[in-house]
Amino acid sequence: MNVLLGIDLGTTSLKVSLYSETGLRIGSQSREYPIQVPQPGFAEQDPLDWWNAFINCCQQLKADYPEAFEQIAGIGICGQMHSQVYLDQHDQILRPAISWMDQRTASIAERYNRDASIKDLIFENTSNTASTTYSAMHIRWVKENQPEIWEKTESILIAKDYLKFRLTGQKATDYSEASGTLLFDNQREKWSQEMFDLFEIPSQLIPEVSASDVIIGTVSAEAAKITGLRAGIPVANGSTDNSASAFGAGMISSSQVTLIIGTAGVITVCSDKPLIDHLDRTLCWHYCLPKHWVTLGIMQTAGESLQWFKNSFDPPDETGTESGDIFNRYNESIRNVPDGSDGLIFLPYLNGERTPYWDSNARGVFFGINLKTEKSHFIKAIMEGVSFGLRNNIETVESLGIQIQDVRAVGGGLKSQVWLDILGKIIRKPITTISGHDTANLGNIILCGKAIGLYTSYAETIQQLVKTDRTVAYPDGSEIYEKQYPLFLELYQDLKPTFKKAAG
Ligand SMILES: Nc1ncnc2c1ncn2[C@@H]1O[C@H](COP(=O)(O)OP(=O)(O)O)[C@@H](O)[C@H]1O
Ligand SMILES: O=C(CO)[C@@H](O)[C@H](O)COP(=O)(O)O
Repeated sequence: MNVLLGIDLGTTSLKVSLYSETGLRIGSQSREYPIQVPQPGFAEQDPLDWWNAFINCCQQLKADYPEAFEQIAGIGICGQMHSQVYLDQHDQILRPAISWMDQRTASIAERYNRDASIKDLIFENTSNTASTTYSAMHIRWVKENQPEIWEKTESILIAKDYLKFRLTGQKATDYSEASGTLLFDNQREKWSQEMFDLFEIPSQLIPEVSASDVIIGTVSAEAAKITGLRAGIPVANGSTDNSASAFGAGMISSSQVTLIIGTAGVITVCSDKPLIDHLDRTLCWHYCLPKHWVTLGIMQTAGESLQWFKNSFDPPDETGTESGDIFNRYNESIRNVPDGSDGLIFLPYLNGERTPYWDSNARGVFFGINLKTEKSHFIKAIMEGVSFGLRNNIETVESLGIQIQDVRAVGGGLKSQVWLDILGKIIRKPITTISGHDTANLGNIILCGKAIGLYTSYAETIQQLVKTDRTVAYPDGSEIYEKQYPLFLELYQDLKPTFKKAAG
């Protein structure tokens, strides 16, 4: 039996899973790592935390499943987008990776957007507009603010590409990942020299780009010694985490839709041509399949809002209570809180918001705290606020003429049946979850299996390997949410100038 290894380098944790070629998950390990916030609005991670998390996961999987571990025939990988690693001439890390969450580049992005002709040039080349999300903005920040680092920078790798490099010694990226840099011509599937010139970033700092389902190298002897993997195992190029998650949920053709509640919140629609939003509200990126694109709405802090609440009010203690146990306790605690949380409304903008607002100044708000409000109300209001934000994004995507009939939903937040019900009532579209939850790694191993010749047809493989789980359908929604949703939208519009003023 062939065994495949999937690696999902998420924002909050790394998940590594062993799968049989028939899609059966043999075993899985995950390790959390921190996001450092050296200043409000900044967000960084230590790339060595990712690598060490990977080593730990591998060692544990090898100890738990020695036979399967020996039979690994290929490695598939995906990861958080945009976050970039700076390497010197000896491939040593020069500074912490700047995370996709980081908001320090608002004024840089604004500078490029101010001049309409430059804004148009960026849009023509990349199908997108400069914002704090994109690696090119972060790279500019390093160039402008840390000349001592910039001078020594010989290469820049996105998060999962750094892990691939540690595994194989090869520097490579894929089309979906390249979309998140603002240096990539999405429509023509190649780097854009015009963008490198505009941002004054030497193109040789960035690796070659190719499809997700090609082999870019094999596990080196050095990596084998550290991880316990066999030297010579082929490693696939891989894709972004939202691509792999959607792919592992079965999204392979035009107009299929996936919703993700991970750290970020995502609504992604597949198409066989780029669907561009000239009003700049949604994103258009390459998908993990050749000649396929995605139109996305992305919330900055979806699952992260609940994670923030947990970290702030139920921090890890000496008893070793796992995050999962605390989330399960939360799910239990809100069962008796009425829909609408007795008037409490949460704006989930803890770190600004991306689509459809592109507002780095926006911040989290609890509106309507009253004498009835208890801790459980805050928890439910967070789930409701995130769901309202996703509805806002769905409606924005639909305003481009895309009809969304139903969605497949994945990501850590959908482990919660109560959150799934809330989401169903708020978006009023049928939602189906996928069995096993770990769709990013399922997507990874399918792409990798294709790259090593194990699978020939994606359609057949998806049909055999992807199994749906629960479905909720609340076509009429609920009266209270229909009343609260316009208030949710109005609160942001009312507070927008105040957010700006507060940011100075
Ligand atoms: N049992 C649970 N109940 C409710 N929410 C959960 C549960 N487990 C995880 N989550 C949510 O999922 C988020 C993590 O999702 P995940 O897809 O693992 O994120 P990432 O890939 O970005 O690291 C957490 O921040 C939390 O909001
Ligand atoms: O924000 C985006 C893309 O812009 C996400 O795709 C990130 O890559 C983070 O993913 P998760 O950690 O939330 O899974």
